[in-house]
Amino acid sequence: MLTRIPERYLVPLYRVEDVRRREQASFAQEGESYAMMHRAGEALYRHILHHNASLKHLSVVVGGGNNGGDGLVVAALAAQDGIEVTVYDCSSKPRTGDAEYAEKVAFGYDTIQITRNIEALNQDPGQVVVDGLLGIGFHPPISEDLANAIAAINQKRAQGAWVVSVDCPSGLDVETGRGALLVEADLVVTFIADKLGHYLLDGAVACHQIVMESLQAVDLLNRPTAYFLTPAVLENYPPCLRLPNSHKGTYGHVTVLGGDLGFGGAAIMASEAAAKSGVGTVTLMTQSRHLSASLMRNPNVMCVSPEDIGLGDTLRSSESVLVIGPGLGRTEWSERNWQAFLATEGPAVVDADALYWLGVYGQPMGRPAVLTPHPGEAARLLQCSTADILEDLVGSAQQIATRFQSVVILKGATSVVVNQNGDVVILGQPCPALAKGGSGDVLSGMVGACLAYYHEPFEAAVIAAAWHNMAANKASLVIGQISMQPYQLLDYLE
Ligand SMILES: NC(=O)C1=CN([C@@H]2O[C@H](COP(=O)(O)OP(=O)(O)OC[C@H]3O[C@@H](n4cnc5c(N)ncnc54)[C@H](O)[C@@H]3O)[C@@H](O)[C@H]2O)[C@H](O)CC1
Ligand SMILES: [K+]
Repeated sequence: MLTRIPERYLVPLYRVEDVRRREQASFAQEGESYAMMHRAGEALYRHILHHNASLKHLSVVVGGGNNGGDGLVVAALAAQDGIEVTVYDCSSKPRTGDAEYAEKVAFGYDTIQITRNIEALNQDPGQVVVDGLLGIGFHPPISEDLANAIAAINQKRAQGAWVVSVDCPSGLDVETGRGALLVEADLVVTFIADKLGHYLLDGAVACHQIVMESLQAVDLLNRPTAYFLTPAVLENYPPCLRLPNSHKGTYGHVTVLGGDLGFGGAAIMASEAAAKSGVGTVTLMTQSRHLSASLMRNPNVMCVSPEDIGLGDTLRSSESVLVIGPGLGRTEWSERNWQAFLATEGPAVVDADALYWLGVYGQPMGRPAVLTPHPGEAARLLQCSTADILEDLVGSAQQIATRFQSVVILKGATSVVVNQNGDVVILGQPCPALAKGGSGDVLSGMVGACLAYYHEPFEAAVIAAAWHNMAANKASLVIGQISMQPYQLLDYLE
């Protein structure tokens, strides 16, 4: 999948149906199912004690399903150790199966306080809350009483409590990563396998830390739906790794084509991003009236207008990477440049309004390429709504990759990078400082530089997108989430 990045840096992620299949296979092999629930409770309790060595009081909020069953096992284990436990029972109907058995065990301890009044959580002396309301059996939309319980847990956390979620933050749709109202979890102890939704959209924001406990589940060796890239790997893979005995030719050439009237900054930022990512040489092709601004800002970037020199003449070799789109616009000038692009060969990064023209012209890329849509641009490429894209980020990115025969970076709080072979890498930590115009322009230039250096589009896309996110998170810590400008992340690439 990735040729340079070792697999140990990749966390395998699965869909709910795969987790359920492994769960069922394990029950069949073991001849019973409660043992696994008990192991889930034990694992949770171990993590709770690890983070709270002098635990005196535990608040356990439980729903009516097996997620609540896991929570009840924890309640019983804590009671056994003499810890004061209050169980907030939010079930709406009698428990069945393993959860019913866990209830019988837990409620057998007369030291466990049981209440159905979730409003009382506020006054609870405990500062550690177990969120066992909803797990992988949750199907949105959420009922009003469970929404109240989630709000109560979040309020308790806002007052300083430490919250551990059983399997997933309640209210999270672990398939899509969406959650209209969900628990914010200091720690998520997830079972059997890591789920996709923990790393996407609202899930990526709500899960502050995740640990996986496999519970000795049978491994059916099914292919993970995706992998999450841990940022530590990036130390070894900078955008363009500097080699002692090297020259500018070692690092390749990038041409950025864009910057129609009114959008000059986008193409200037993309070219600056390519240059600061360490590529050997950069050319900017933009509207003539933007040339002096670029020369003033980045004299190391060669610049020219496409009216003066043809695109084919600036792409100095087939190794040259063309980044098309930042500020390209949708005018006659823009379309002329899109057509000039189609007449060239060689690796390309297609971003912003070039994705609009790609949708209009509609043909597969026919060259090594990376497309960098945000969900709105992805929706236009697939002729669906943005809501459809958010319902299935991985599937949507894969559809675009297949239709246009290219690598795709579907951008978001975390980004989904896919290739035509079905490989999927999710990466990044949410960085609200990037929710500004210009972030995408910077990314496209970085992808161009990485493509020029690493050559392989999937690897280049993963490395560029991961560095873009990591550098932005570093920069925003120093500069601030509000005032940080996207191009400032370029000073944090090493
Ligand atoms: N041995 C085992 O069974 C193990 C289970 N594990 C844990 O089980 C959950 C999955 O359990 P399941 O019973 O299938 O579902 P949940 O508890 O997540 O939810 C079902 C529960 O929630 C109610 N519900 C569903 N949607 C809504 C909604 N929109 N609004 C309100 N209520 C809703 C539904 O009616 C049920 O009462 C898994 O996550 C693990 O935590 C472990 O894997 C160990 C082995
Ligand atoms: K939960």
